[in-house]
Amino acid sequence: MAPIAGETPAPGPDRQGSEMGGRMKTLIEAKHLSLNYGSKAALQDLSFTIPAGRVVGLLGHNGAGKTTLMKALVGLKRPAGELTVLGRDPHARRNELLTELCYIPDVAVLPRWARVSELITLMSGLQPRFSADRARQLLKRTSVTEQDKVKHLSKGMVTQLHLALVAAIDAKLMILDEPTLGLDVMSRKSFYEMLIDEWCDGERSVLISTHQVEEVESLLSDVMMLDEGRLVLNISLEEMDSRFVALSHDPEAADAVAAGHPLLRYRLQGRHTALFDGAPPETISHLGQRVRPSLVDLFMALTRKPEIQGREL
Ligand SMILES: Nc1ncnc2c1ncn2[C@@H]1O[C@H](COP(=O)(O)OP(=O)(O)OP(=O)(O)O)[C@@H](O)[C@H]1O
Repeated sequence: MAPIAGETPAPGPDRQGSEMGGRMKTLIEAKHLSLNYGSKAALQDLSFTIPAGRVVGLLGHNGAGKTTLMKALVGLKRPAGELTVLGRDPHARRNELLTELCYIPDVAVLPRWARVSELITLMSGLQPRFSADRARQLLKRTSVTEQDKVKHLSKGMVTQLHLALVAAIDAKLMILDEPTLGLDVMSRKSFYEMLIDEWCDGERSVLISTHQVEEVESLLSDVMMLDEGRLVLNISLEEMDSRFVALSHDPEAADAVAAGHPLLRYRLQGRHTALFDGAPPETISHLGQRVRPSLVDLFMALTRKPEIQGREL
């Protein structure tokens, strides 16, 4: 599918990387990134920037390339193209980069034998920007205590502990690969609350990959959508609201609306709805009511297989 938003960031000071005190505030700059696993193209010509102070959702179906992109950003994979993370080539200067970047991979594990207090000591020795006091303060938001052993904690508690340890690092960028996988709704909610309340300060940026599209919509400032290794949308939520329009209409208008080539036709609260990139054509805009498309609607529209797009309801 052809990218519907340019692969270069949309205009606007934030997407271009603002300048403050003479220093560019772009945290990630990627130009034409591509990466293959054998004959499989996992990333295909991605270009984007992530400025300071953003909470960016990385969305995509299974196998879309999210983990591969995150691994490239933290220097674990070396894609073709140009990539700068916090001013460095992440692969060549990985150790240095990791002092300013927090990363929780999708298969993150904490040593099961360890006590929480021992992990705090370990982190203090390993990570120069880690604050043990800050970690203890963050743990107070959770039901985990310093005396607990990791092996006695539930999955949700381990994830909270992991975030408390990582958020106690005074970094500029946090990369989270499906951090709430396997957690119940309450644990997911408290994870994101802690992240936003305790770590995001308007200068730091977070990149989160997730399949919980509905849940993260209210947290995000920006969204990047990957489809089979391609960046099909890179947009702020504000721009999304002004650019995409959905038209809710009576069933009798279905044929006329379909002739206006919507991106997606679906049902919203039982009503026939059609999603357009931009204003619906004038010839049909009177046939229904404009409604705000959700991120999920947009995600469905842009990442569905072409053969089922525009399918009859
Ligand atoms: N080590 C590997 N060797 C070969 N192919 C791989 C490897 N890792 C990933 N792939 C393939 O690359 C593509 C992208 O995988 P990736 O794990 O980045 O996707 P993802 O979006 O993170 O998926 P998920 O949501 O399921 O975690 C997939 O087709 C996957 O099968």
